[in-house]
Amino acid sequence: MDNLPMVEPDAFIAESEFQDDSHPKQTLLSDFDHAMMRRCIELARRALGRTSPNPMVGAVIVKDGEIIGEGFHPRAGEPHAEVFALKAAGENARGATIYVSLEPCNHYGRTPPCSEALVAAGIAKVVVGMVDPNPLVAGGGIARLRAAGIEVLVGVEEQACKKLNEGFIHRILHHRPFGILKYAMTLDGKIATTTGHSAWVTNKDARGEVHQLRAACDAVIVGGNTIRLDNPYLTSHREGAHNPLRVVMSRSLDLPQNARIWQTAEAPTLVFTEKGANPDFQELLRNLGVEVVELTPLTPDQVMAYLYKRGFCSVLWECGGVLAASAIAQKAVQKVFAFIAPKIVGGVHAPTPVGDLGLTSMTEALSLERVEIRVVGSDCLVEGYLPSHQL
Ligand SMILES: Nc1nc(O)c(N)c(N[C@@H]2O[C@H](COP(=O)(O)O)[C@@H](O)[C@H]2O)n1
Ligand SMILES: [Zn+2]
Repeated sequence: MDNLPMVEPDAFIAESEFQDDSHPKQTLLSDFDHAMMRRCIELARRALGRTSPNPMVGAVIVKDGEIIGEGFHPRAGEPHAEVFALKAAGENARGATIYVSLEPCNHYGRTPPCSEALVAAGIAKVVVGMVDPNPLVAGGGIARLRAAGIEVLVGVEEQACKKLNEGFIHRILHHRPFGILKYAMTLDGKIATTTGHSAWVTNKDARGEVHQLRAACDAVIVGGNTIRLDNPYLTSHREGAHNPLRVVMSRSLDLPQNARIWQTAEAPTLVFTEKGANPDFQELLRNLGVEVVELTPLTPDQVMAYLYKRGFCSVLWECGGVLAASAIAQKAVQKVFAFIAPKIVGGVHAPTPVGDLGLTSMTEALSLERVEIRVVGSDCLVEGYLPSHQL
C-alpha cells in the first residue's frame, strides 16, 4: 500500500521527490485520484508479460470529472501509454489532467518523448504513479513538464505502481531479470515423495495461480531433473495468455527425447547446457525447433546475465531444491511464492524445496520481508522478498 500519510479518511498527501519553491510540497489527493491511478494499473496489466524490456504502463485522461481517453503500452517498439490516451482524447485533451502509472519519458528511444507530446497536446496537469528509474528518464520527464508550466504530482498509489513493474525496476537497477522462486510443498516441507513423485501437491486453485504467475513472467526455468521426473508443459494454460519462454538448464543433456516440453509448440523453449555436451541430443533438439545455448560454467547467474541481454525483466524459477539453492546463493532470486498444501508425505530423504545453503545457525536463516499470506482453495500461499531486495 501507499506510504502516503493519511490526512482525513478520504484525502491523502502526495509528496514529490522533485519539488521546488514554485511548487507546493504537499497536495491533497482525492479518492478519485487514487481510483484513476488504479485504473491506470488495470489498463497496464492488459499487456501482462508482453512488454519487456519495457515496463507495463497505463494512462487515463480526465476532463471535468469524465474519462476522455485511456491507453496502455502494448509492447516494446509500440507507442507509450500516454500516446494512446492522447490519441483517444483528441483535441479534448487541451486543459485536461492525465494520470499515468510511470513518469512520462523525456528521451528518444524506440519512440519519441511523451513529455513533448503532453506539452504539445496542452495537458494542464500530470499525476504520476512513480518516478521512472531508467537513467535516461529519472526525473527528467517531470522536470520537462514543470518547465512547460504543467502541474505535476508524483507518488499516487506509488507502492502498487512499483509492484506492477518490480521486474522492470530490478532489471534497470541491477542489470539482471527479477527472479521469482515458486514451489509447492506439503505441510511437512516436502516437494515430492521419497520415490520422487511430485505431481498434484497442491489443489487446482493453486495451479491456476501458478499459470497466472507464468503469464506474468518472461521465462520459466527448470533443471534437467524436473524434466526427467515431472515431465511438465510449463505453459500458462489460459486462453490468450502470454506463455513465457521455457528454459531448461542441463549440464549433461541426458534428457528424454519424448519429454512434453519439446513435443509441444505453444511456447518457445531454450535449453542451456555446457560446451560440447551430448552433441547428438543438441542436434535432435534443434531439429525439434528448440534453441540450444552452450554456457560454461552453467550457473544461475550466467543464465540470468544471458536472459538480461535478451531483454528479459522477470524469470520464474520452478526448479528442484539443488538448483533453487544455487539460484538463491547467486542472488538470482528476489521473491518467493511458496504454496503449502495441508498434506503430510513423510520421508527423511523426500526432497525439500531449497537444498543446502551452507547455513549453520538458525540466526543465518533468510527471513522473508513484506510477507503476505493468502488461502488459495485448500492451500496456503506465502509470498515475500528475500532480504537483499529493495523495491
Ligand atoms: N511513461 C512511460 N510510458 C510508457 O508507456 C512506457 N513504455 C515508458 N517507458 C520508458 O521508456 C523506455 C522505453 O522507451 P522506448 O519504448 O524505447 O521509446 C523504458 O525503458 C521506460 O523508461 N514510460
Ligand atoms: Zn513515453
